Amino acid sequence: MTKTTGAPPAVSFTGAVKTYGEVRAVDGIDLRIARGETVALLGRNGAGKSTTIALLLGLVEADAGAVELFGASPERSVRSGRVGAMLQEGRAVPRVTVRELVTFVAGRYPAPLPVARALELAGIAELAGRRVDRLSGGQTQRVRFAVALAGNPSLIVLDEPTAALDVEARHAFWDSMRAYARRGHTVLFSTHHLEEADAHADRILVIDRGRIVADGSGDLLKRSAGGNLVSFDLAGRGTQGLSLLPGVRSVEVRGDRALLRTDDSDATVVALAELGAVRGLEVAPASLDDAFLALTARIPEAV
Ligand SMILES: Nc1ncnc2c1ncn2[C@@H]1O[C@H](COP(=O)(O)OP(=O)(O)OP(=O)(O)O)[C@@H](O)[C@H]1O
Repeated sequence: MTKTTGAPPAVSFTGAVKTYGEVRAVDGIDLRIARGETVALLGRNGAGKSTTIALLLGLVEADAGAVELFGASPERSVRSGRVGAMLQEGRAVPRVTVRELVTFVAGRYPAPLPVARALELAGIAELAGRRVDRLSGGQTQRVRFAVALAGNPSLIVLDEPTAALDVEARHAFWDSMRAYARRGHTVLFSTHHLEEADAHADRILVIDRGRIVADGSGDLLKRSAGGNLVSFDLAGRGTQGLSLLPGVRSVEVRGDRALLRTDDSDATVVALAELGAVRGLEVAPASLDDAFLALTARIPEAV
């Protein structure tokens, strides 16, 4: 939920750019994330999600523009304990128990969570006495979540947090994440999974080629990018003229059915009825998948 306060936002990007040689990994991002929001960063492989997160945490420096967390530089906010992160690449795993590791990390923050609470939130209370270097990939990922929570940070940043988790662990993870967000904390997570972004974020940022190409709720993205899908049996008739019907943006044929993507399904259906093309007619809302594909479609460069 968005909170309106006079305080600076949790996250602020102003014209941020990060290039690696020829690649503009982040290509001019402007972004404000209010305190208390849960935001998903959604994009294909190589879209720029991890680089955005690296800029946000001060792990890499912007070539142009500015990034601030809580009105201060990322380094300062991270150092003051306001930020916790769970990144993709694991560091060398220490030969200590889960409890020892989380206790060590918590001890470096000014106002940490009780260690038992951090373990419980990450769903690993029963692993507390186990050695960190002898855990499965999914268990290790949950330990990293506990490490990110340990300092009770105001902002938690999670880069593809559910990548190695099975279905049950995934559900448990999202329950924990939501419990953390309900306490008024700000959460930013990256994902390839549209359904996770839709289910667990207040707001979805779609990133493509280093730019934010959409910003809103899952419903808003579905409406703005996808519209509705109207389909019917062609029953031997051709598709000529269908793309000219009111509202229609595109026409696709699958088997013997025509699929019309439309911004105005009522007008499209009326026009189809006038043509007598109503056999097996169905109207369905575009899915977030459709919206995502439409937003990140590779459009050939104009020459
Ligand atoms: N250290 C680096 N050196 C050179 N190029 C890089 C580096 N890090 C990222 N890139 C490039 O920048 C672009 C964005 O990469 P980034 O890792 O931010 O994408 P991503 O959305 O996180 O991808 P994925 O979903 O695959 O993790 C890619 O083209 C990538 O190859």
